[in-house]
Amino acid sequence: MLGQQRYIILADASYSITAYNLKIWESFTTEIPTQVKGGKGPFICFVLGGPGSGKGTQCAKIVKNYGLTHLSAGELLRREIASNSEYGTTILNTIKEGKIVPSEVTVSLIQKEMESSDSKKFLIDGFPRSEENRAAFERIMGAEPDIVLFFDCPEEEMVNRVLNRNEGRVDDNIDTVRKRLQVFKALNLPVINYYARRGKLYTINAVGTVDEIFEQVRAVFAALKLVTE
Ligand SMILES: Nc1ncnc2c1ncn2[C@@H]1O[C@H](COP(=O)(O)OP(=O)(O)O)[C@@H](O)[C@H]1O
Ligand SMILES: O=c1ccn([C@@H]2O[C@H](COP(=O)(O)OP(=O)(O)O)[C@@H](O)[C@H]2O)c(=O)[nH]1
Ligand SMILES: [Mg+2]
Repeated sequence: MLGQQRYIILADASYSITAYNLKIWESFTTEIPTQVKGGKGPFICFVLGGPGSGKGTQCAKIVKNYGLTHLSAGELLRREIASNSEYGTTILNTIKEGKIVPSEVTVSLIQKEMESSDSKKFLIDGFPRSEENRAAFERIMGAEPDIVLFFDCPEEEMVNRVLNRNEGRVDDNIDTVRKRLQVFKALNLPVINYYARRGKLYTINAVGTVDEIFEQVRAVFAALKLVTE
């Protein structure tokens, strides 16, 4: 039986962008410039959420509207499989099992992309998926995200979307998606909660039309735009 309930995130530490509490959130925005300008490196936004929660779909809209450079960790790994690299078979088997590829492999792919780009704003989609991933990124890159978007979606909806995705992915089947949901709860939710505690998490209600959901994302980026340009 799939859960209908949303995941429990430390609500008081996460900004929830809804029409109802936007006013409350706005009162925090004066603090955002320090948060965003604090580091010397590029602006980094991590995009998290369960399988099929709409991360990739919303990232495409963020790129179009705000010009961030989109790096999908899953896409980088699939590209690695397609290029017959030395890690290809291990990555393929890990993805089929719905498990997480060793941090060093994923971080090094992200690092290569970031270092060969002259972009100042990155959208890192589907990473970090575990506390170990997060620690490896911080250690290897010497950087933390400025903000983290969390697409919060009921499990039943995520399963339906994945099973109807139609991109020919080896992991878009009921067995893998069930495993992925377990991995998401056990390993990814702690990362999301970590960023909530750090005051970096923006929770987006991922149910609704693509445009309705993007309006919530827009509210986050509209405020940040002042300081990321
Ligand atoms: N708001 C939405 N409502 C219905 N289907 C959606 C919505 N957003 C995305 N989808 C579809 O759901 C599937 C999964 O979306 P995707 O962006 O790939 O999610 P993720 O990257 O989080 O796995 C895709 O087929 C996509 O077209
Ligand atoms: O940082 C990452 C990102 C992805 N994956 C693997 O790649 C799969 C697909 O990830 P993707 O983000 O493409 O899936 P989505 O959540 O978009 O469906 C995951 O289940 C993992 O097996 C991983 O190991 N580490
Ligand atoms: Mg995706």
